[in-house]
Amino acid sequence: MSIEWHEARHYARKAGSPLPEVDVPLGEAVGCVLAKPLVALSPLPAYDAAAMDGYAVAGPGPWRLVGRILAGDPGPPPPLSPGYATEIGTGAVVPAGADAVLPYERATRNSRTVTGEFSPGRHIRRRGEDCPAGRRVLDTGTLVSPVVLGLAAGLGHDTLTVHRRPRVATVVTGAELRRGGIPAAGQVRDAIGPMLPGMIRAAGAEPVGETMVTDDAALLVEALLRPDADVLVVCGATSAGAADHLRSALDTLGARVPIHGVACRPGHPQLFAVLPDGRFVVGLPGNPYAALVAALTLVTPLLGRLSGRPEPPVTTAALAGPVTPHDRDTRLVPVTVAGSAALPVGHDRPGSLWGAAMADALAVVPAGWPGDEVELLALPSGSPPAVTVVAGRDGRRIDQAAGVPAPS
Ligand SMILES: Nc1nc2c(c(=O)[nH]1)N[C@H]1C(S)=C(S)[C@@H](COP(=O)(O)OP(=O)(O)OC[C@H]3O[C@@H](n4cnc5c(N)ncnc54)[C@H](O)[C@@H]3O)O[C@H]1N2
Ligand code: MOO
Repeated sequence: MSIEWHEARHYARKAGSPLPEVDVPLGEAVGCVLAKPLVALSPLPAYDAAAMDGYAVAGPGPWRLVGRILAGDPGPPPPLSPGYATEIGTGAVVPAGADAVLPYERATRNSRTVTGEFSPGRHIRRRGEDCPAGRRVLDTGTLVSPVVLGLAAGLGHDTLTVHRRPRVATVVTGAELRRGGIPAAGQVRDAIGPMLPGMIRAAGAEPVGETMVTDDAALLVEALLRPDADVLVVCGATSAGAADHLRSALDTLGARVPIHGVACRPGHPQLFAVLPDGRFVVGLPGNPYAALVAALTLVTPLLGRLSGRPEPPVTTAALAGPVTPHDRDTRLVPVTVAGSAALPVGHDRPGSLWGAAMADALAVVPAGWPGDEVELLALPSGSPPAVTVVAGRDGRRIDQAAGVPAPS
């Protein structure tokens, strides 16, 4: 008995709860969700800073020029008395007593004297003017993007309190599968195993390993015993054939199987189960495009919920082109999207990822679709996290982003 496609997604989304909060180094937090509001630990800017390269001036001009202050100079600079100016670089600490910073292009310098027009306070970024210390800047539930990371670092954070990433183990089944090279007759290149880790990461979770098993019930039971995973994703073996052992393995383990069969094309024989200890198992059909559809139907919503992500907004487009709805099931059709229009790209047989690989999204075409508007299902995009090493002016390391390994 199949469950309706939207209902299946909704079920997967509601089956779990956000995982407990953990403190993680900034470098590991991208893609996680804040479990506590982000509060400014330090004011921004942290000190009165020059906003331009030029001269800090005190009192009315002309000013007698003394010294030079650059960003990163140790200790507070000596105070500036009226009638004096000091050369200053953008970002440097403005000395006590300074009334303004006069940019080079607005100043006239004659040997040891500077003249020019200024208004009080000009080109000085006052301590805390962008954000005072203690201010709540982002709420619980915010997705940690690279930009959030930059903001958090600027406000003095080394770690962030986020929901723990769900750990996902994958199990690839099939005696016919090959992991490399050109498959001979009767062999098939595994196209799902390489696709899953990126999808798991894109959903905010952490892949913790993959097991390949032949079509053997005992091996499958063993693979499902992995205690370190919150979620197990199994591909293949979901159907009713003599070599399809997922259902019997789940029965052996005493799992509850609330979903076995979703009314969608492709991806019909997908499965959602809960083991007695609370770990989730999602079964993806062996046909690669069907597996992708099933992963977007059950895995992505489940992982989104466990990692604390808010439900993504529904986006729609007007579907053009020759699409025939199925009489009972929801069809998932790879499309390119331009503005508010979606166009099918074809090549969407259950065994082929070609169409989905060229697509921007999958169009959700319900049974009896009257034409025009469709919901769009986002496809995961690939963007590995960047690693940055921070170096000083002379090339020496002055700081190291949390979680980034020291350069060797
Ligand atoms: N009597 C029925 N037979 C089938 C039904 C059905 O309802 N009644 N459904 C069909 C549909 S639809 C699908 S989809 C498949 C799902 O089968 P399984 O999940 O049991 O998968 P397998 O039988 O192991 O493989 C199906 C197909 O996919 C190839 N495959 C498997 N794994 C991979 C992989 N990692 N990478 C690439 N290709 C893979 C495999 O070689 C088979 O060709 O069941 C239908 N049968
Ligand atoms: O539903 Mo199957 O997943 O069409 O190949």
